[in-house]
Amino acid sequence: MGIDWTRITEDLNSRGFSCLRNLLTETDCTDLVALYDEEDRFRNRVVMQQHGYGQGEYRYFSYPLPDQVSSLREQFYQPLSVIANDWSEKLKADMRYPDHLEDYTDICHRSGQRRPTPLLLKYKAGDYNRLHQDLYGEHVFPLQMAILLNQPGADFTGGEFVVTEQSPRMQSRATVVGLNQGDALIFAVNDRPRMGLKRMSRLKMRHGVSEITSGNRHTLGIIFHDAT
Ligand SMILES: O=C(O)CCC(=O)C(=O)O
Ligand SMILES: [Fe+2]
Repeated sequence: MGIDWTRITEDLNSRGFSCLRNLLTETDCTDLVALYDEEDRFRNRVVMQQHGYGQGEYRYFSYPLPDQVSSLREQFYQPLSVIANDWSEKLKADMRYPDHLEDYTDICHRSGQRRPTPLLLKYKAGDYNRLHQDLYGEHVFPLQMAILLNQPGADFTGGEFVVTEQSPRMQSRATVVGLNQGDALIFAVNDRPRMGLKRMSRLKMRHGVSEITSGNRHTLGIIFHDAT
């Protein structure tokens, strides 16, 4: 499938997120949802209300990741590393992201971030995900991806993906992103640069999910840095 990286790059630079329609088929989504109950594929289960993260649960995959998940992580890392390096320069950060995921994973592992971060999330009616950032240590790859695995309206209602950005000295701006089953959203993990009239500023991004009002909602989250 052809992916329009010019458009994605423009979206990410102007808004900090970009939607990729129909990245996965309905069958891909159903297969991924089914993995949730295969306990030995995961290293950890998190019950969100126990940590003040919201309500719902998620599981981090163990290495080796399932094929679908590791191919997505590899496929998207390389083009996103180009944007990551551009942002790093604009934000005057020292980090230079290597071209291949393998090399970036090495960097994470050498500094003690060895645990895989791709995850499946599962929400039922009443569940929600508070605005947050997926930071798991010193090394942060500045972009991540979430893929919606159920169909709004048919499988669940409510449960909208929310992105916020905070400019220096300003209140936050929120955007609700309408996703369908199989759509992927690529978004900034934390800081992103914005070119102003005179100089570059730094916007802080957060993301979350509004309350699911009925049904079940699952997401696949792909984060490129590993965790301590
Ligand atoms: O369930 C969602 O849409 C959000 C998932 C999330 O927070 C993530 O993938 O990091
Ligand atoms: Fe998240």
